[in-house]
Amino acid sequence: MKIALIAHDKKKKEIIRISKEYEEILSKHELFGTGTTGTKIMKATDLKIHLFKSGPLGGDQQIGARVSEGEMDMIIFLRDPLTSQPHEPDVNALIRLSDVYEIPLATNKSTAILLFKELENLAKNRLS
Ligand SMILES: O=C(CO)COP(=O)(O)O
Repeated sequence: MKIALIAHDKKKKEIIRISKEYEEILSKHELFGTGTTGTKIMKATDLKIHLFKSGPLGGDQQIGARVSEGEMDMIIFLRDPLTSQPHEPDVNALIRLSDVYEIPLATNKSTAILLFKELENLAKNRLS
């Protein structure tokens, strides 16, 4: 699967923590990320992540374009609901496109973990 990993600044520690925890399953997939999030996860893990631009500089839009082209299967986007973002329209556009194309998108850690567990289940069922 093609999976995008994105987190707002106050959620970066969280996305790094869950990426480490689920590194084994994530390593079996093709990973993408916005610039800063992807770089930080790569520094903290052995995961390889294709980097787009930083979110405020168009990274969310680049991922949205992939969604519209059928080139993204899952998005983990840990949003900070307590801080206003200069690129809020881009954030909303990405979430909207994920709904248009029915791409699973987690906006918080609990949902992200459920999706990662589902990836593990899918991998187990494929082997059995
Ligand atoms: O702002 C973001 C998503 O809207 C994340 O971008 P960065 O990973 O570049 O910080």
